[in-house]
Amino acid sequence: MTTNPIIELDRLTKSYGTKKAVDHLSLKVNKGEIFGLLGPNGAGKTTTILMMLGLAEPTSGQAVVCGINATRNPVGVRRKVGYLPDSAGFYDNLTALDNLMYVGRLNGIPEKDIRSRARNTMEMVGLGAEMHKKTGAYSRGMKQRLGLADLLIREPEVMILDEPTLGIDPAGIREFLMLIRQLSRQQELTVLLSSHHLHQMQQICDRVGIFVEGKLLAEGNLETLAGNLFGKDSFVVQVSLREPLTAPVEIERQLLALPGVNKVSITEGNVDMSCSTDITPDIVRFFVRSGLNVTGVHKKEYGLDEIYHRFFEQNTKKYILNEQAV
Ligand SMILES: Nc1ncnc2c1ncn2[C@@H]1O[C@H](COP(=O)(O)OP(=O)(O)OP(=O)(O)O)[C@@H](O)[C@H]1O
Repeated sequence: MTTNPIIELDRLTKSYGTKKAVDHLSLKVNKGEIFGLLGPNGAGKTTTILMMLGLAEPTSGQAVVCGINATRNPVGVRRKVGYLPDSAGFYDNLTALDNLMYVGRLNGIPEKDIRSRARNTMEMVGLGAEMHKKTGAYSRGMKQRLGLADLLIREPEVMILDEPTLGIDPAGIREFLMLIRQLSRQQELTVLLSSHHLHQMQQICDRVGIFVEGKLLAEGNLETLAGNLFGKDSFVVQVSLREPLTAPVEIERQLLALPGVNKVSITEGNVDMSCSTDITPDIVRFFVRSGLNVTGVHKKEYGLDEIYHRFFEQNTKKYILNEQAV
């Protein structure tokens, strides 16, 4: 993946009266990247997307997508960007293939190519066997796949998907997310996803932005976010021993002398160490050299769940109070 920004938001702001729905949002998303805009209801995700598509005018700042200023040239942006809202609409009494061919015609695909392009696109999203069914008989998951086909047939450079998994069952969600990832990787397609589902974002995003009350609190991959948040305690290693330590105080002192170990906690046969870098091999060597019988080594990885909740813990009790008031 290149570091070639295809989405550039510069201090993008949208106010409704005194309410700032989006507040000085600056962000770059690179070509081919899958970026997740993660935040609770009302965080400003949809407003941001609408400004990126030139469908809402920023109060200040700018959104440039594929090198085009979305406010000055919304039509130009929409030619390059495919947008899947949380529910895509189709003509229920037409077959899926006919729906897609209709979209193709509207988008100026030459008549002689339309049928084959539509068929290929249906295959691409895994609906090859269902293309002659009327969309009225499609499940929610199938409709979302058809929504993707509707974007892909226009050959976009960027896909923006707003809560794309809403209403799909768990097995369907996983398949749908994997399909997005596969399409992005195969075609070097940039994808911006908005969601408040941590686990889903964790499955497919290269980077996520944590967005609360119109502000981007942090962005990065999971490792960077964990590093920023948990700081010097980013890596937690737990070593289990067959026998409880006979001289815990001395072991604690020696462990703290290892470069990178910040905290040690000993309970019976378990030793937990918070470290600023991943020094698991050094720790294991230490225990072996000390003649202790190691029965297990576990390195704790911070997931998006912990990162997200830690942000809320750190970033305003006010936010939590507001949530409770709802
Ligand atoms: N047209 C509007 N007029 C007034 N306020 C609005 C308007 N559109 C959005 N808002 C407010 O701006 C804030 C951000 O809304 P937005 O829909 O962008 O959030 P969101 O993160 O997409 O939420 P959700 O996950 O619920 O869709 C909310 O407080 C919302 O009430």
